[in-house]
Amino acid sequence: MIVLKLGGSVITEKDERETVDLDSLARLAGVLGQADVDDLVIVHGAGSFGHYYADEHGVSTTDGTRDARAVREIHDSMTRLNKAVLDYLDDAGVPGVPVRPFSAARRDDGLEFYANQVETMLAEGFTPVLHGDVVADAGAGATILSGDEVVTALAAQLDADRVGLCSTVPGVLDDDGDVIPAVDAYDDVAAVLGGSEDTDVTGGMAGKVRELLALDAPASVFGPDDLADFLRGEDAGTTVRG
Ligand SMILES: Nc1ncnc2c1ncn2[C@@H]1O[C@H](COP(=O)(O)OP(=O)(O)OP(=O)(O)O)[C@@H](O)[C@H]1O
Ligand SMILES: C=C(C)CCOP(=O)(O)O
Repeated sequence: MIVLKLGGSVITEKDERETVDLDSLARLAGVLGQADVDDLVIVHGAGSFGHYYADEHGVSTTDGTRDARAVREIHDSMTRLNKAVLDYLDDAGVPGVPVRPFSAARRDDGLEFYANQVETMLAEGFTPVLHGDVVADAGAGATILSGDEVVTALAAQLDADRVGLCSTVPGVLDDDGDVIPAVDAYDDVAAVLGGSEDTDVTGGMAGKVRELLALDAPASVFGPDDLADFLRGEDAGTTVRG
C-alpha cells in the first residue's frame, strides 16, 4: 500500500491565488493512471488555495481560529482544489473519491485521524483522495492540518508499505542544490532545511522531513519527473528513514 502526497507546489501555481497548474496536474494524473499499484491513497497539499486563506485569517498549525467563516473559507478552497484533482484523476482513469479531513480528524493532545473509512474504500477498489485542511483543535478552535500530517497519520494507521511526497523540488537539497540521497536524522540536515518560498503556513521542507522521520515506513521526497519510478518501487529523490 502506498500513501502519496501531491504537493500543492506541484499541482497549483503557488504564487497565484486559487490557480491550478493544469499541465502539471494532467501530467501527474496521467502517470498515476498508467501505474500498476493495488492500493493507493492520494493526499494533496494546498498550494495557492488553502494557504492564502489560512494566512489571511492568521491560522497555522498552532494558531487557531474560532471564526466559523474563516474555517469555511479555508475548507471550501480545499474542496474546490480537491474537485479539480478528482476531475483530472477521473480523466486519467483513476477511481478517486474524496475524503474530507475536517470531518475525519481532530487535535486534542496530538492528532486523531479516523481512517477506517479509507481502509474500506481501498478494499472496495476506490482511490481515496484526501488533502490538507482545517481541523477542530481542543482549546484552540480550529488549526491547519497539513497534507504531510495527513500522510503520516494514514501511513501509520494503515501500515503503509511506502510513502512518497512529490513536490516541486527533486528531493531534499544541500547547500549546492544537489539532492541528498538519504536522511536519517533531523540534525544532519537542519542547516539546509527551510520553509517554502511562497505563502505557506505549514513549514515547507523542514516540516516534511520532521513528519517523515517519525514514520516506520520508508519515505521518499522527489519531484514530478520521478513519480513513475517511485510508483514502480525504484529509488526516487531523497529517502527519509525514521
Ligand atoms: N533543503 C531544501 N531542499 C528542498 N526544498 C527546500 C529546502 N529548504 C526549503 N525548501 C523549500 O521547500 C519547498 C517545498 O515545500 P512546500 O511546502 O512548498 O511543498 P509542497 O508540499 O509541494 O507544497 P504544499 O505545502 O503547498 O502542499 C521547496 O519548493 C523549497 O522552496
Ligand atoms: C493550508 C491548508 C488548508 C492545508 C496545508 O496543507 P499542505 O499544503 O500540505 O501544507
